[in-house]
Amino acid sequence: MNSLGGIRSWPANWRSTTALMTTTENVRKVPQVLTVAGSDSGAGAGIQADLKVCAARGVYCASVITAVTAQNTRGVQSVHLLPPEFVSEQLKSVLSDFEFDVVKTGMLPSTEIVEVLLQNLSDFPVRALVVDPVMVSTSGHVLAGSSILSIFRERLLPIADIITPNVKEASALLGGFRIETVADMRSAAKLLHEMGPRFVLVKGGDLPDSSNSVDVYFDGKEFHELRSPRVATRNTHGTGCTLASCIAAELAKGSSMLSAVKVAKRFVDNALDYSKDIAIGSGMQGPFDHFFGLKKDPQSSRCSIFNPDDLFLYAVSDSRMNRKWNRSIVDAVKAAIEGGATIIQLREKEAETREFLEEAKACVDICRSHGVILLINDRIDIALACNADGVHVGQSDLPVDLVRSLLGPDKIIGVSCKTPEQAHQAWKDGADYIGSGGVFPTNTKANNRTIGLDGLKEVCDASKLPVVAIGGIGISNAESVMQIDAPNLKGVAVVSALFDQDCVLTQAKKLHKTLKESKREI
Ligand SMILES: Nc1ncnc2c1ncn2[C@@H]1O[C@H](COP(=O)(O)OP(=O)(O)OP(=O)(O)O)[C@@H](O)[C@H]1O
Ligand SMILES: Cc1ncc(CO)c(N)n1
Ligand SMILES: [Mg+2]
Repeated sequence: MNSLGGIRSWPANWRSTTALMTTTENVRKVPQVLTVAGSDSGAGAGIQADLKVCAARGVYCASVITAVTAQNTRGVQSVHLLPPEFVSEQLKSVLSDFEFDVVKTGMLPSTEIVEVLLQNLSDFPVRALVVDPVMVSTSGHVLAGSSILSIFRERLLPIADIITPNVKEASALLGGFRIETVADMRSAAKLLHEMGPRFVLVKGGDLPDSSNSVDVYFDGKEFHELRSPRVATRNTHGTGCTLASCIAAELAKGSSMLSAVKVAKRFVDNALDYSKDIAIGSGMQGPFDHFFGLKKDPQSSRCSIFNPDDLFLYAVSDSRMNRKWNRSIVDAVKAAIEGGATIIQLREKEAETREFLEEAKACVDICRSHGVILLINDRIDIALACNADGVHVGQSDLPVDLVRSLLGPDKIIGVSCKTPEQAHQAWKDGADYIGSGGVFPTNTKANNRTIGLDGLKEVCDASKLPVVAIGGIGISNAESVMQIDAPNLKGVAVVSALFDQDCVLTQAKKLHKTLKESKREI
């Protein structure tokens, strides 16, 4: 297992497709997931959701069906369990043939079905197991009764890499533990972790009275609260299956667990937002659109895997400063992340392309394992070659609409804007956020016009996109920036305040604390 929290390494008896590639020419490895779940005739949840998510995330998905439900947007009318022997036939069939990176389980409606699953997983080991302990549909119908609780607790959970119960399921697994607050979710996650899974995600979609939709992630040491504003919509049927399948898909592509979970949360959030007004079926719980990312609408970039809150502490690397302090770019990035940086931009004006690419690849690995976004300044070629999360471009770099067509809908694009007109254009062209400044004078960028706090406020007011402030910002003035009264100002970007310093880690921690405190005061 990767010490930074990556998924576990391949077992010795794992037949690697990479090995196959060396013997067969023109073979391309495709990440593969197997879902073991129930069919939803309404196709919003279950197997059907899993297949759609994996397709949307570029991963192949095979399906073993455990039960067939008669289900629509009004609820579940009937459930038909498949015989365990036949579930086993399906499992053997695909596990003996395909080379799955990840197995994801959904509805496992009987002890016997869990037994055959466990037997097949021991016969055919896989790299990671995602367990969504489905028990009750959002409409309240029981999909797996309490008889499965003991085999879940004693045998399935201990071999899971991650479990993703909703609050009701977490409570049932813990023998009726009351979960009414985020603090209760944290306690539940900790207790569930003691049952053996490597990671726990307690989903808060059904937590009463919350304006945010909060999920609690626990890795055995640290908690992360993943928050997003609750989308006001009836179309939430299948959010749980979607989240777990997206985690499985991202793991299959090689993400670390935290990274996979963050991407999955954004994916659900974006899908709900994109589909909030669609009308399918006449009941209370409609399905949503998993393929929002493919829509040609120029605003579809809005739906990329990007959380504006990640702009909070935005660290921009600078090779000159790293040289001065005798640090590698990788060490600088590591320290910034450990100190609380939420997004990294590599800005290398002088490096040779090949050298920059190698450094960028190493930084991508570090960022992925910490669930932190990595952007490349200006160099679309490097961003593509190292599979960064996106790019940041200036007004004299390639135009944003062209960058979008080169990078596709999933990548994040940021653009520097000094004026309301530029901010409007960035939005029209499909950017995800804007960087605005220089707010204060800075030595990092020569001949850069300073716009001041007033200029920043003007740009924020005009911008439909989230904004990160940049230029001469540090611990002493970050608070004044965060308090300009602009709800779309999500954070500050810094260069010297972190990297032209003796200890990057200490400065990052201090700045993070300052930002947190100034946010609280707003
Ligand atoms: N209205 C909403 N707005 C934003 N996010 C939501 C909303 N409802 C659910 N989510 C998110 O969807 C994911 C699934 O959570 P949820 O608690 O709904 O799971 P679930 O009950 O297992 O889902 P289902 O049974 O409908 O498949 C979580 O990340 C949760 O935060
Ligand atoms: C088949 C199936 N699996 C899972 C869920 C949970 O949403 C559902 N409603 N139906
Ligand atoms: Mg729900």
